[in-house]
Amino acid sequence: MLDVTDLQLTRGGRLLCDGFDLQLRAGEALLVEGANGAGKSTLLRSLAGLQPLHAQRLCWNGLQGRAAREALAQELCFLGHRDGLHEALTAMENLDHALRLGGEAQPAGRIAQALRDAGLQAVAQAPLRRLSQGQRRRVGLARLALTRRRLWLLDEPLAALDEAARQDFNDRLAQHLRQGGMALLSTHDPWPTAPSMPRLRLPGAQPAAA
Ligand SMILES: Nc1ncnc2c1ncn2[C@@H]1O[C@H](COP(=O)(O)OP(=O)(O)OP(=O)(O)O)[C@@H](O)[C@H]1O
Repeated sequence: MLDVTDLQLTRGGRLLCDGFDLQLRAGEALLVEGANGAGKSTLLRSLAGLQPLHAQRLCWNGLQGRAAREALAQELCFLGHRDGLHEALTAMENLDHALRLGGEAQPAGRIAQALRDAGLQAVAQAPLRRLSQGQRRRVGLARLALTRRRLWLLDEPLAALDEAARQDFNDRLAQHLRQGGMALLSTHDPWPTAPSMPRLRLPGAQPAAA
């Protein structure tokens, strides 16, 4: 379980959001909402360890403080606007790199299957810079499914996806949650399962001090 108390969001030295709590249990997803600039990406990036996280307390599966942050870093997968992919590498090489970093020695079979499932066989050998936005996002989502991390932190996961890919992602998310995974997601789009997903609304940036 993820339990963060008195979380404060800052970006570039500016306070965005003050003093809110966040909890996620096994099998739960939370939709992060808010206007442009409210701090949705900042929240996800902070939890992913890409920016400082200011909170009174952070617990992860019974651990606290530094031990919790270190364990969390090993068990999360972050998908940001740039999908965490290398532009010069092919889709296959990107996935291979991600899985080998995670300690998998022979990932080729699983990667080939994931590329087929994502409808990416035709572009699997092209450098990422030659792929469309939607194709890149499909590679990013394939990485997400392949790395089997417990906590998914997803910034606009539906962006640039066509209807079939959205449905596919939604099915994967449902499976992830059934298996005890957790997910924190931001989106501007209507979510296919929106009625059943709890929401966290960020109030927006605080006015700058005079
Ligand atoms: N690299 C940066 N340096 C300083 N400030 C930044 C940086 N990136 C974003 N910000 C500021 O931080 C605030 C929150 O940005 P963030 O990207 O978290 O918002 P968001 O809710 O994800 O927005 P959007 O819906 O537009 O994606 C914004 O006011 C933005 O101007």
